[in-house]
Amino acid sequence: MPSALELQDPTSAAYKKAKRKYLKTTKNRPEQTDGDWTPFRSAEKKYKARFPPPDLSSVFDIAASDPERAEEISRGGWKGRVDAIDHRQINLDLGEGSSKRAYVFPAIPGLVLLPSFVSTEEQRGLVRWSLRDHARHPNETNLDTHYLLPREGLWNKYVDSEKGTSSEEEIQPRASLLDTTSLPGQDSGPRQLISNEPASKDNIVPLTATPKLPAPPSLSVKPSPVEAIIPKLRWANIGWYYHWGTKQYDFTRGKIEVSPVVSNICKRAVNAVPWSEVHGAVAESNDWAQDEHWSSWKDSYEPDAGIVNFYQTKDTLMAHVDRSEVCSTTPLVSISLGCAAVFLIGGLTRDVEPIPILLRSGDVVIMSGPQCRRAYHGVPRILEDTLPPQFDGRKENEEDSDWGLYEKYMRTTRINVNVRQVFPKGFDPGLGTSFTG
Ligand SMILES: O=C(O)CCC(=O)C(=O)O
Ligand SMILES: [Fe+2]
Repeated sequence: MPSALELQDPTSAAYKKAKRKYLKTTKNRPEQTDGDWTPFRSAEKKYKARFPPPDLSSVFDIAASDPERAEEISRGGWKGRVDAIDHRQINLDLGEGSSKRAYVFPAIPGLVLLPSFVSTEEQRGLVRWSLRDHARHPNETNLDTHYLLPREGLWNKYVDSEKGTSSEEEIQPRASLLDTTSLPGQDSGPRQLISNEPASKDNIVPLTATPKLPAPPSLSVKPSPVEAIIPKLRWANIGWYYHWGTKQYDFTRGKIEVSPVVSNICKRAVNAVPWSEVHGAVAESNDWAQDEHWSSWKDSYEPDAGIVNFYQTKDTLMAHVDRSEVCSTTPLVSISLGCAAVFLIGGLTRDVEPIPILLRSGDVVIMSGPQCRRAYHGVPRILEDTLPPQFDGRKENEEDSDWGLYEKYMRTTRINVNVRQVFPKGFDPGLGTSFTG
């Protein structure tokens, strides 16, 4: 595989080879015009492009001005610009006299970028937590639909099989439990229409009553060795269970407590932001819910749901709005780990031109307030060869010796821990659910 650096150098042999391949594969494609694309779609296409590699000079990259991140940036050669997007610096208050910088963007009031907010130790801890402790029962992952995952968790099984301490059994398809002779064809049933109506206090009871059937397991999945399944891990649920078929939370399944490993970092971030400087300077809109006002977040912010996203370098996340939470202005806290990515965020429709931000390991993004929390956003590109130095090798005194497996996995991975608040603190949705956390 040619490196990202080689592919960015038009004089390299790898670049010329990629160009020949690109010309050959695109030769008979009809000429495309971008006239019909929304501004959001055009931006996605620009950053997704494999050849020629996208120019990142319009991407906001605050690390580009930080000498401490010079080595990190040199890896992969991907670099944006500090002056690419209009921004304003604010100071975070971390208590005990310590402070850090954060950035806000006049184009998207309520968006806050906290670069390198998570320490390098915490980043390694969160990677371990995501894979070893979190992406397993009782938390749901994308793989549960199609595979019968080991009770000890897929990652732990992988580590044991690499260490030679477990037998190399294959992971069985979930469909092997079914009597397939009586199953209708998978595509033949009526499709459930998804209204994807934004959640609110007024419709939460009818939304909860919508039937939420489990997705059918694929019939074409074959038994596979554990190491072949690991790269297919795409998400693991946090807190309230999310039902992808209806794009609604399934409150009938109860709630798993958000791990303090994650919620403490999120609370630290929310408490450090001087919110009056973020939202106080913008004309007050009527879209703020009374009990979700920024002036009360120090007391009222309490995450109860979310997702851990696992991206391989070819994965993307299409433009979307997260609107299944009743809280529509409370902070959503998003932590980036591992490889860097281009993050796009625009407005309430795809017609608003998004701003591109380069997110690197340890960066935190907060989406808050009526103009940002329900803005379209997505991740069109994970940047190859960008694993930063803090993930290299095993650290002295590290709790166990298996870091090498995490490092190997992270070379081609970005993890995003995306944490939300569904209900205002103290709000009783009247669901009569049992709490399992
Ligand atoms: O990966 C990211 O930075 C964003 C993820 C996201 O938007 C989501 O999980 O809803
Ligand atoms: Fe999102």
